[in-house]
Order: sequence, then structure tokens, then C-alpha cells
Amino acid sequence: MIVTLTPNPSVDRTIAFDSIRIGEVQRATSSRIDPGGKGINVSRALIAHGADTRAVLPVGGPEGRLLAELLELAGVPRCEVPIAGAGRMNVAAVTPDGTTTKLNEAGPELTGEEADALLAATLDAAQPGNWVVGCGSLPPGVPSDLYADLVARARNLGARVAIDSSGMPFNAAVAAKPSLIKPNHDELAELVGRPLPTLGDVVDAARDLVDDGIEVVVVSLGADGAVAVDATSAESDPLWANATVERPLSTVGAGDCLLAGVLFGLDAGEGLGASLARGVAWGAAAVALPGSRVPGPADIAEVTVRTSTEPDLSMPIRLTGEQAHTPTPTTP
Ligand SMILES: Nc1ncnc2c1ncn2[C@@H]1O[C@H](COP(=O)(O)OP(=O)(O)OP(=O)(O)O)[C@@H](O)[C@H]1O
Ligand SMILES: O=P(O)(O)OC[C@@]1(O)O[C@H](CO)[C@@H](O)[C@@H]1O
Repeated sequence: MIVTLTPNPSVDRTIAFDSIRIGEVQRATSSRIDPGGKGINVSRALIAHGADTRAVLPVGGPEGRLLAELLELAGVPRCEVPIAGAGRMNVAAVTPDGTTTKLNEAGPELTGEEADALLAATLDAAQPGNWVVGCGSLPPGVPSDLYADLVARARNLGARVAIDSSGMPFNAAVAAKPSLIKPNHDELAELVGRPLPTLGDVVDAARDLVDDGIEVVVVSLGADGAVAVDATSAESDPLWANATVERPLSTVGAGDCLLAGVLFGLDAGEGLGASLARGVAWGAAAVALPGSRVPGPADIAEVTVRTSTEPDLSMPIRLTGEQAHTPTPTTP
């Protein structure tokens, strides 16, 4: 069983445009809604492959009711924690080449009791040996050590904990030494406090975190694939996998599908290399689907994954997300 906690879930509305011009009225060519939030996407991808999972999430207000209805339709087993505030709706604007601009709300303010109830519901759902997965941002009012607390308490239960978040909550969780983390390129650079221009720099940073006591570090690198490092990975043989997507439609949730695939493999007793290849297949298949849709077995069958234990470590990592849009400082 893989239990996911999504403290800040969302209804994801994806709106497609021929092009986007800031400051002008835009007419959409199509739109769709999906249940969203990182842990929920992990559970949805697992369900699509027949895995045993339960999603824990706060539910409140009209957006919360819509989210619960979408999850019911998707057949996601869940534990809903009632909250007084109303859930959020996140918007993704996509253009024909797959460029995705995400507009995420902060989410509802949670009380201390509501945050405690989320943690308690997650621990209640978990059994020794299960994976417990904490993913995404924290909504206002939730202490930034929620994931760190989850790591310590789930470990005491005998569960393995995976965390994918960013900023302070991620830093605190990493200090608590979860079994697995899944940063992307930006998040890994932030964790180690240095830029990581090449694949070799990424591998070194992941290895530093493993040396600090995290069992497995999986790094998602967008079109450059993903890397996995654990304590048994030989210094000279980092695991790298990649797949080409001919027609990317939306990158939303690709990282969650990668994480779901890796956990599916590890939970089934596959080795780290096979689990990484599975994760990359799920992530790449997600990119070829619209909105936050998660791939099923038929979508995965279309993907060819290349794996290597001897990748070119001098390969420059193509920047995505925030790093791609941060202007390089100019010298006077
Ligand atoms: N353009 C692409 N071409 C091929 N594979 C891709 C592409 N974009 C993403 N992927 C696959 O999906 C995985 C996850 O993507 P990415 O690195 O963008 O995750 P992320 O930044 O964590 O995303 P999110 O947090 O939005 O889910 C990558 O490791 C890669 O395997
Ligand atoms: O605001 P957060 O919690 O960081 O991310 C939320 C989110 O962007 O992540 C998922 C994709 O990974 C989407 O379903 C959702 O809208």
C-alpha cells in the first residue's frame, strides 16, 4: 500500500491557447479539469496501474466538493479531512508546443487542529512496510515542519517515507532524513545551495544527500530524463534514464507520475535501475497527455526508455521552470 498526503490539493483547470500575449484578452481553443495536487497525482497514477493506494487530503468549500467528486469518478480511495476553508483551483495555460504556464493559488488557511488531523489521518492509514508519500506545497497556517514530522512519525511506525516538495518544508523534511526524495533540477540546486549546470553536477549533489543519510535520491530533469542515486550506486556508475516525447502536450504532473512509477517499482521489489526506468516511462507518457491526465498501461507501452550507468556527465542540463526565466546577472 502507498499512502499519499496532499496538504494543498487543487482542482486543475488546463486551458489551451494558440499563443499567449500578456495583457490581452485570450480566447481558448479547449479546456479541461482534473483532480490535482502532487500526492493526489501520485495516487491517480498508481490507481491507473492497479496499485493499492490511499490519498489523504483536506476537503472544504465548493472547490473541495468538486475535487472529491472528481476523485470519486477517478476511483481514488481516499481519506478526506474536513476543513472550514475552501480548496484551491490552479490554472495551467498551455500552447501548442507544450509550453505550460502554471498559475497556482496559495490555498485555504488551515487551523492547527486541521493540520494535526491531516497528519493523524495519514499515520492511521499507514502500516509497517508501507510507503508514505508527502507531496507539494503547504497551505497557509500549516507549520513548515509538517513533512519533517511526517518523516519522523511514519518512520516510528515502520513505514518508508518519500517527500517531494520545495522551499522551507522540503529543507526541513530533508533534514529529517526520509527514505526517498524526488527534487527537480531547481529544487536540488536549492537544497545543496549551488548551481548544477551539468549532469555530473546533479549526480554529485544527489550523492552528497545520500552521504548525508537519505537512502534514495531521484532527480527529475525534464526533457533530460532523471537520475537516481542510492548508497549502493557505485561512484562511477550513476543511474540515468531518458525518453523522447515527440509531441509534448502538458508537463503538469509529469514529476508526480515519475515518482509514482519509481515507488510502484520499489514497492514491488524491483531494483533502483528498473524502478527509475519505469518512473521515466510514466513521466514521459504523462507529458504526451493533455492537462494533468495520468498515463495508464496503454500510454506507457508507447514509450521507449533509454537507460545508462555511464551517461555523459559533461552533458549540460537544459534549464526549465524558474531557472530558465531568471535573468543571468550582467557585469557592469
Ligand atoms: N519534454 C520532455 N520530454 C521527455 N520526457 C520528459 C519531458 N518533460 C518531462 N519528462 C519526463 O517526466 C519527468 C518529470 O518531469 P519534470 O522534470 O518536468 O518534473 P517536475 O519538475 O518535478 O514536474 P512537476 O513538479 O510539475 O510534476 C522527467 O524526469 C522526464 O522523465
Ligand atoms: O502548488 P504546489 O502544491 O507546489 O503544486 C500543485 C500542482 O501544481 O502540482 C501538480 C503537478 O505536479 C498539479 O496537479 C498542481 O496544480
